[in-house]
Formats: sequence, structure tokens, C-alpha cells
Amino acid sequence: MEIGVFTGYSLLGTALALPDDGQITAIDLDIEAYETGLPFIQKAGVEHKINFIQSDAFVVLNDLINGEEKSSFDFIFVDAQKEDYMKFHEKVMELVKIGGIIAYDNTLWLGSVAYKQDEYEKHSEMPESVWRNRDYVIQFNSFLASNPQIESSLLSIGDGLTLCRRLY
Ligand SMILES: C[S@@+](CC[C@H](N)C(=O)[O-])C[C@H]1O[C@@H](n2cnc3c(N)ncnc32)[C@H](O)[C@@H]1O
Repeated sequence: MEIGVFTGYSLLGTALALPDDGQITAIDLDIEAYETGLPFIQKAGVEHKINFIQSDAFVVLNDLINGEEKSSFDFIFVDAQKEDYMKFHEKVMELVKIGGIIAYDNTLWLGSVAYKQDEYEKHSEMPESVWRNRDYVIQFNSFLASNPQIESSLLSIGDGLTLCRRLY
């Protein structure tokens, strides 16, 4: 599953990595962005692996949880609003298999998670919006690191990618 698709750049990467009968549930509110990238997905010959749903992801997640889909996903990539990551975690933990992986993008938040709160002046190149959400990302990272239900690792690639394995 992918939550937050935009034009499908990361979705295309996942679809290419999957075997021919692999399936991805891809959710985004913005169908125009998805349709902009769709010709590239088609050209790569992987459209048949993707079930795109235009919706608020929480609606789809609740439907899947109330249906027959609990503990059925191998891999869930979350790349939507950072302030919603905690709420997403609660939902996706119900949907991923025991032993399955949840990946969260942008967990280094442009490196701002490593700065001290009083260093804002020193890093004035950071947009105010990044600085504003920094505390939230720090709290989320701490929550994951101390959560006994998962084993996790924050990879310092791109803007930071946290991989979590569901243990129980
Ligand atoms: C950073 S972009 C995704 C980028 C994409 N994963 C990639 O790496 O190529 C975030 C996307 O999340 C979508 N989004 C944000 N909140 C959402 C929600 N609650 N439900 C569905 N989509 C959401 C936005 O519409 C936006 O397209």
C-alpha cells in the first residue's frame, strides 16, 4: 500500500520492484497529480499492479479495517501529511502483517530534527513551515523508537526513511 502518491514517482519504483502478480493499493486525494504521472507508469508496463483510490486515506483505511483486510499487507509506505503520521500509525498497524514493514518518509525533516530548538536563528534558511512541524516529527520518531510493538530503523537516505517491522 502507498498512502500519498502525488505523481507516482515512488509508486512507480515500488511497482517495478514487485513481481508481475504483485498488487499495490495506492491512495491520494489528488487524482490530477496521479494522472500526470500515469503515462510513465503505463510506459513502464506496471499499471496492472496498481489499484489507485482517490480518497482521504483515513476513509479507505477504516473501510479496510472493517472489512476482511486486517493483517494482510506486506508493505505500507506512508508519505502524506506529517502531522497525521501518529494517526496513520494506529491504522496501518492493524493492516500490516506480523513481520511486515511500514515505511515513513521524511523522518529527518530536512535535517531539522537534529537542530536545537534555540538554533532557529542559525538555520533561518529553513522555511518557517519546516521549523513549525519539526517538534511533531521529533515526537513521532521518539514514539517509534520506544514502541515495543515494532522494531525500527531510521535510514539517513533522502529526507530520512524509517522502516518499522511489526513484531506482534
Ligand atoms: C509528498 S506527496 C507524495 C509523494 C510520493 N509518495 C513520491 O515520493 O513520489 C504527499 C501526497 O499526500 C497526499 N495526501 C496528504 N494527505 C492525504 C490524505 N489524508 N489522504 C490521501 N492523500 C493525502 C497529497 O495529496 C500529496 O499528493
